[in-house]
Amino acid sequence: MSTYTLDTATSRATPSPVPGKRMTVPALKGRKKADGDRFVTEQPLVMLTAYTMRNAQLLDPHCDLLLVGDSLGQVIYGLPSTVPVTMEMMCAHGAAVVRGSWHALVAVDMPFGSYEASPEQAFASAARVMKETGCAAVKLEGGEAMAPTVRFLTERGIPVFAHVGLTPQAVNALGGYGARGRSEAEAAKILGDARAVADAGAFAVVLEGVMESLAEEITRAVPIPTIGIGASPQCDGQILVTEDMLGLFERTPRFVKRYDDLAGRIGEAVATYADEVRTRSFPTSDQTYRPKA
Ligand SMILES: Nc1nc(=O)c2c([nH]1)NC[C@@H]1CN(c3ccc(C(=O)N[C@@H](CCC(=O)O)C(=O)O)cc3)CN21
Ligand SMILES: CC(C)C(=O)C(=O)O
Ligand SMILES: [Mg+2]
Repeated sequence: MSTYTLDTATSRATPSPVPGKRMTVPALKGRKKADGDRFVTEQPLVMLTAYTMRNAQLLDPHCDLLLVGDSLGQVIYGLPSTVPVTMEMMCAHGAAVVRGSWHALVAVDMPFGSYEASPEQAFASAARVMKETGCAAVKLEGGEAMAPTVRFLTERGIPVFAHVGLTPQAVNALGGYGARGRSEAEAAKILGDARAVADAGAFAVVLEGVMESLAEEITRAVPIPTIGIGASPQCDGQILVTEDMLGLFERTPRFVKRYDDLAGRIGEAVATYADEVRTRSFPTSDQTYRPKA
């Protein structure tokens, strides 16, 4: 049956074009196995960001996970950092992405200020995100300091994706977006952060902007998948901001590989349209309503 109603946040705009079930949190956990003194994943996990229904539709068949990242602050709203991003933004874009996906596990970033004050504040915010979007999990930044919150949420039915290393919501405290874990003391701190959130029940962890040796150490140490961004091939999976890898966002960090130049291609298409309008070569009779002959 391809009939549907649009009466809830989670109903789909279109039926699934791809067979197979949606990735679940338990299935994801099962991807990593104990092997002697380390943990291993057979095949790397594929993750990208999505902020809109249409992008979710295009990415979903190829991805294990989709993240509605608070990077939408910079990428969609032109804000200077992720700090000003609101719950309203995350809920609206989260619901759109869930409507455009069938296969991937959708996680939504908790925005700065919505979870740090207490486990109770985090639960209220995370429950709202899950109710309003239909997502499978929430993601929050922080290590040891957030571990009690991670436990509080997971014990109450909210799967938590953790995020350690370079945590962009702390840009004002970190003083920039430089790679983390360069000193031994900082590397030890980040390893402790990853262990703490894994012990507290997080089902996966983003490692952002860390040295390869540290990413390898964490990936071997924790029983949950590590998803890297600027964190080397040693991770159990990779994530990039979709607009970065498609060449749609002007300023990109060193860890981005550009797989296309969509900004260039959009510029060419729009320049052609502008030229055709100005020379009256668009629209032609094909695009014009006229009485039938
Ligand atoms: N479009 C986009 N892509 C991202 O990867 C991203 C966002 N936005 N917004 C949220 C955070 C912020 N991130 C960032 C932002 C900037 C750098 C950056 O400029 N890195 C420089 C080094 C900076 C330094 O050493 O101080 C680089 O060249 O890698 C890195 C990560 C990652 N996230
Ligand atoms: C870069 C990823 C991990 C993220 O948190 C985001 O897109 O907001
Ligand atoms: Mg984020």
